[in-house]
Amino acid sequence: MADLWQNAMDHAVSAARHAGEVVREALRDDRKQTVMTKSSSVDLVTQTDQKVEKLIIQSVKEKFPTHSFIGEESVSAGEPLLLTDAPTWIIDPIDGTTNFVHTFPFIAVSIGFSVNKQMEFGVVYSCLEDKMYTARRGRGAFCNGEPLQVSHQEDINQSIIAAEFGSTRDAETVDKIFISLRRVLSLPVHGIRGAGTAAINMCLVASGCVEAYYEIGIHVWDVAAGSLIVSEAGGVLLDTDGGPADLMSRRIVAANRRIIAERLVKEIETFSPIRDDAAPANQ
Ligand SMILES: O=P([O-])([O-])O[C@@H]1[C@@H](O)[C@H](O)[C@@H](O)[C@H](O)[C@@H]1O
Ligand SMILES: [Mg+2]
Ligand SMILES: [Mg+2]
Repeated sequence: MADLWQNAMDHAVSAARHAGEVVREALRDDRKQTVMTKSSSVDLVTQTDQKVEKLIIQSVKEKFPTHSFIGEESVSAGEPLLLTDAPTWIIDPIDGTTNFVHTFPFIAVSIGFSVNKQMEFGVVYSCLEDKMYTARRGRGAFCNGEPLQVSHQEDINQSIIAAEFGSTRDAETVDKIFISLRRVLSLPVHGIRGAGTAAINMCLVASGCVEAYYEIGIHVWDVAAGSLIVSEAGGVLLDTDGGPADLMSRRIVAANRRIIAERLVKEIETFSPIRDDAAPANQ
């Protein structure tokens, strides 16, 4: 059964590539995108997010009619967010919708695939860079076919950390985000960066460009594919509370080394958004 999921992974790669064409075409189109909002006035969605997700799910259903789905925009439209043991495609059609709306050039299509709640493969296509990141459990991580390896750095003071601000703007959450940023920056680290997409941030960890990425408030579709790409590139994943990573907890630390992840955790003012597996529909 060595190649049990290879067909599915090949399909994910071609679906992500096709989705990327649709995204690039939408960016070339002169007509303005209609921008709608979801959980907050800065949590954006466009018709292109919805169109891309439908295209991916439709194409998968034709080839793998028994498989299950967790798709960001389907959940937003009321579909259940349920991770079972079934083969499940976990889809973020556009990771970096705010970037997409503003033409900030980091936009990803993220497709993870889990069986028995374990990630089997992850595909992240950075559409504007034309970089196809892939990982298959136990078989390494790649970018455009070239093997990926995390950074060897073990000193957080010599590191770049990726972080994001998320899309919650209540004062308490914003304060916690800034407390963490201030602590991390003053360690000191060489720098703090953020691509505006969780998936690409994780691929940057896998590529060795940044030592670690952390965020609180992400959803399972933001990190499912990226988590496997990081671990297959030799990295480690933790929850921001220092426990084992849990794709439903909405908290992630992805790092090159355990020592870096654990040092980072000490500086993060962690908090607990409503878990993905406890959230009502239409979040
Ligand atoms: O909504 P979307 O563009 O798919 O995904 C986004 C993430 O990738 C980003 O890193 C995070 O800060 C945002 O809160 C949002 O979740
Ligand atoms: Mg996303
Ligand atoms: Mg998205």
